[in-house]
Amino acid sequence: MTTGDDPRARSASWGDAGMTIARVAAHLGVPIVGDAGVGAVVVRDLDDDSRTVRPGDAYLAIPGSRWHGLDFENEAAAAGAVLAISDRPSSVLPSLVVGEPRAAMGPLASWFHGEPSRDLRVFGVTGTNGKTSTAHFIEAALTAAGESAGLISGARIRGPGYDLVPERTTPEAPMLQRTLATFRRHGVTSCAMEVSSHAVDQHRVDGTGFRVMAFANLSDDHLDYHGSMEAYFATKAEMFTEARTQTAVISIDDMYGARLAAGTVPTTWTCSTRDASADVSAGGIRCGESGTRFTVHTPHGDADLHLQVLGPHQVANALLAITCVVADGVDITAAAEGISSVTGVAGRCEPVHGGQPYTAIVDYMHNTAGQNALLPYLRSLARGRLIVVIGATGGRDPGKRVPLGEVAARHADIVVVTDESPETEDPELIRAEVLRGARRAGSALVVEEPDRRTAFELAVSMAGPGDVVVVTGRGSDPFRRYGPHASFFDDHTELKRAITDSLGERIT
Ligand SMILES: CC(=O)N[C@H]1[C@@H](OP(=O)(O)OP(=O)(O)OC[C@H]2O[C@@H](n3ccc(=O)[nH]c3=O)[C@H](O)[C@@H]2O)O[C@H](CO)[C@@H](O)[C@@H]1O[C@H](C)C(=O)N[C@@H](C)C(=O)N[C@H](CCC(=O)O)C(=O)O
Ligand SMILES: Nc1ncnc2c1ncn2[C@@H]1O[C@H](COP(=O)(O)OP(=O)(O)OP(=O)(O)O)[C@@H](O)[C@H]1O
Repeated sequence: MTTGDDPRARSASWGDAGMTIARVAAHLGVPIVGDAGVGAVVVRDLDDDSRTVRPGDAYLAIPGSRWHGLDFENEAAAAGAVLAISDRPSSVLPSLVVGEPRAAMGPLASWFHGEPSRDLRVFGVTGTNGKTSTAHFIEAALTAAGESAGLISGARIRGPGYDLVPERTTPEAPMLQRTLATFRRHGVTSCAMEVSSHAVDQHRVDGTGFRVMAFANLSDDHLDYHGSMEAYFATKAEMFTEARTQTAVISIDDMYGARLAAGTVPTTWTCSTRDASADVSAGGIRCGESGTRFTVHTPHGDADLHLQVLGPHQVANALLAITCVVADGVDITAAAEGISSVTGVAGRCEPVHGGQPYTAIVDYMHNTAGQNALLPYLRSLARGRLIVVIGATGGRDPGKRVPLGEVAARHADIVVVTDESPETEDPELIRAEVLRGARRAGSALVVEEPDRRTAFELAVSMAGPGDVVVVTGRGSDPFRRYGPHASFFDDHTELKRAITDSLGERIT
């Protein structure tokens, strides 16, 4: 979904006019296979998806786990691709053959767009939880310090002339480099960016130079993909080398962070909410219903922050953010003001106001670390009961479904188990796992309601004054998929509707 300008629609050509197939071939050091006479044809952009290829593009045909990009060579050619770049020749397009197309794609896209990360201060954030919030804080800190800032996050990609809700946390390299080039073209001077472990493993950020790479935390998630915590950690750790980043910023509150900090080669700044010996630390933390106050201590002085976003976990995220920018020379007072000005991050501990006499929250918790960080806080806000609406998304780490149900029921009085986005899985089987965890946890009332809208109605129908209702798992992701059917469903909008409808019913 795109709002505002779509830079691709406005630009005749992304590469310069002399960006021909012959130049791309020379850059890759490989001959043109097929029609050698096409060398003078201009390549207007790069795209790795046949469904978004436009006339003049080079189609990067990637061998994936489900498809080989060349399975879609006819679609790419019909859409106007002038070249295929893959690990074997296309039968319908002139081709450049490279050993590992995914590994080649990042550096190629960066070169094609004129190495945009060299002209921007790029702040990367990696970790299991908190990347989105931290990236938003960095964006706000940079803006307050007078920078023109861009944001590349799973919730939003935005900058001057660019605002869209992306599908991935970290875009594939062609889109990433195009975005950075667009930012540069619009005068952006710095950029905050989420770097998922999938992105590192799939070379999506290869070719991007980082001023700062931040490590937030590592916990049990994505093990269906990485196989083990050690492999997951090793993937994240790849970003903390001198070849990748000038400065490493690492939260040592996390066990894996402490381990990483002990071994990193780039200039390293540590931060901690607990350990005053870290380079940057937080003190005097006071968490209330309207936000959290704390003082940050840095080698460049101290500053007071007043976070308006809810939840004690945001202290760690804000601390990581301020460490990143201060480590890169940003004024600490401006940074603190910027971070304190953030009023909310969509779908992250986001209050829903519908005139109800209880607290309603939408949060993107989708692993037990997130639950353990947030549910005790939400419990502390409740003068009555804590009602949790929970499910699990299909195609993601099935091993976490039972624990998700279990932890929810350990903290809540009522657990409503519903569907999230089953993708290609059987939603009933997903719910069965979450229910199994919830039912074995203890005394919470556990209710199953497959329909998400009805589940919200059920949760609010049970809520009374002083209770807290939290809807979890989707955050600000507006799409749900049942097999091939995608539909729009925004948790915040739907929860608000359920609340106002229920109040209307109570009045009439
Ligand atoms: C596990 C994973 O990350 N897989 C991603 C990966 O899939 P893959 O390499 O197996 O590729 P594939 O689906 O077999 O397709 C092969 C090639 O054919 C192309 N294709 C495919 C179909 C078509 O019609 N036309 C076409 O050109 C694809 O663009 C691709 O280049 O490359 C695909 C193309 O970009 C992604 O769509 C796919 O994301 C899947 C759907 C996914 O769900 N990814 C999630 C787990 C992910 O990446 N998440 C992280 C955040 C995690 C977090 O921190 O929470 C993220 O950065 O978003
Ligand atoms: N520092 C933290 N520690 C523990 N849990 C956190 C922390 N920050 C956020 N969370 C939890 O993780 C959820 C996702 O937060 P956020 O979107 O900022 O992280 P993320 O790393 O971008 O996640 P994802 O990659 O899945 O999009 C939040 O809704 C909250 O429940």
